Amino acid sequence: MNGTRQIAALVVAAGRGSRAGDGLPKQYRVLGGRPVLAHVLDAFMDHPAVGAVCVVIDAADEALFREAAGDHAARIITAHGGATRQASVAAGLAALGGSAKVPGIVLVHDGARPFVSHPLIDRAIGAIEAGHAAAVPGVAVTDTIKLVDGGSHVTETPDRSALRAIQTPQAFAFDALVDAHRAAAFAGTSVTDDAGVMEAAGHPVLVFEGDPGNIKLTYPADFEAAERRLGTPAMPPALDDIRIGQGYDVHAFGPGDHVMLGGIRIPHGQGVIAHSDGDVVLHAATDALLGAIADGDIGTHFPPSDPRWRGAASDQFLAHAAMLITKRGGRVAHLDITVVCEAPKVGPHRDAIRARIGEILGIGPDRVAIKATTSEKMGFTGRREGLAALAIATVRLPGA
Ligand SMILES: Nc1ccn([C@@H]2O[C@H](COP(=O)(O)OP(=O)(O)OP(=O)(O)O)[C@@H](O)[C@H]2O)c(=O)n1
Ligand SMILES: C[C@](O)(CO)[C@H](O)COP(=O)(O)O
Repeated sequence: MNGTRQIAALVVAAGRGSRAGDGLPKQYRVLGGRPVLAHVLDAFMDHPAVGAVCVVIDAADEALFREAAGDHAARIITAHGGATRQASVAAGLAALGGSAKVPGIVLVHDGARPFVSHPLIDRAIGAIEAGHAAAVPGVAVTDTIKLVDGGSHVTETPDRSALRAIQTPQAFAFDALVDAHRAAAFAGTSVTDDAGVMEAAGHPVLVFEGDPGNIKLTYPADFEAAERRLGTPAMPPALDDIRIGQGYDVHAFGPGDHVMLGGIRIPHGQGVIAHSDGDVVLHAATDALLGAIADGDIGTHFPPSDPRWRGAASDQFLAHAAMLITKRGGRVAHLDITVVCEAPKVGPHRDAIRARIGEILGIGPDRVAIKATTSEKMGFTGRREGLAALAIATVRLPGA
């Protein structure tokens, strides 16, 4: 490959993975000891012809994304996704279009396809460099495909030899795809892949040889198959090593107009004095998780002396601790948190905090308890000098 056009990868990872069952959105679940998205990012970040990578994420998943991207994060352009895959791709195209070096070629890839390989990426790029405006990988189908009507009666049996199951990465001339997406949005055209967007705009789409191993993780069984492929033992060990961890954090009030509690911004007449965003709930919860796996404390992993954590959103600290547990094959069973302060009132925000912590950890809010108390006007919390939080975590690890 000796083209001169900048090549960008656009990875869509803003979906909720509802068909994959409970837990974190599928692109952040652990596969072979690492988040699914980390496998995808390695493939594109390590490819010598790919000059830029844009990942489209859900606004609520910033912490999970940073955890999955690891050292790659600083070199990745991010955008926030929309309600559909198509809207998420459009958001990524807008981000790439506004970047310092607008690409000539874009490879759109699902964040849920972790087995994308360099030969497949080479074929995608090669097709566009050969002069096509749109090229997508396809594999022959092995089942007979039928068209059915609303009553599930067969209306047609297409010739199987002409059918292809289409995968990603789908490769396009950047400007042509941007225009086609704009036209589709204007016309209200809704399709399930970007080839469809180009087809609607009248572009021919080339199908090149896909890779049967390049599966899209969609259902729980896909994860089991993917783990088997990576050699993970079929029967996971029982999670019967039950650990309890505790955490405590305190911050003094200072100038400001809100406090962060459990990832929720709560209006208040004061802020807190802190290196990060000073979220005592998330800090105590993070320490409780780290305590349960006896892996240091929040300061060990995120030293206050490191300028990267100045003003940082604390959800990434909790996501990191949760990932350490997941990497050990474990699971957070429960978090019980108590906030101590005279004000602000925590009760009205309890459910939002439980939901947000559940979202960060990939567990239901029924596994997160938030309690609050004053200290009866005694001590530093009673004098309204600051606020504190205590957390107890129950963690299940694989038995020895
Ligand atoms: N609004 C959306 C919907 C999907 N995607 C991404 O598009 C890819 C393919 O979509 P799909 O497998 O359908 O993912 P989900 O929408 O997350 O799954 P589900 O339909 O089961 O909820 C995934 O990487 C997903 O994260 C996206 O970026 N934005
Ligand atoms: C883009 C795609 O992966 C090609 O097969 C597919 O169309 C995505 O569909 P989904 O329902 O959004 O997973």
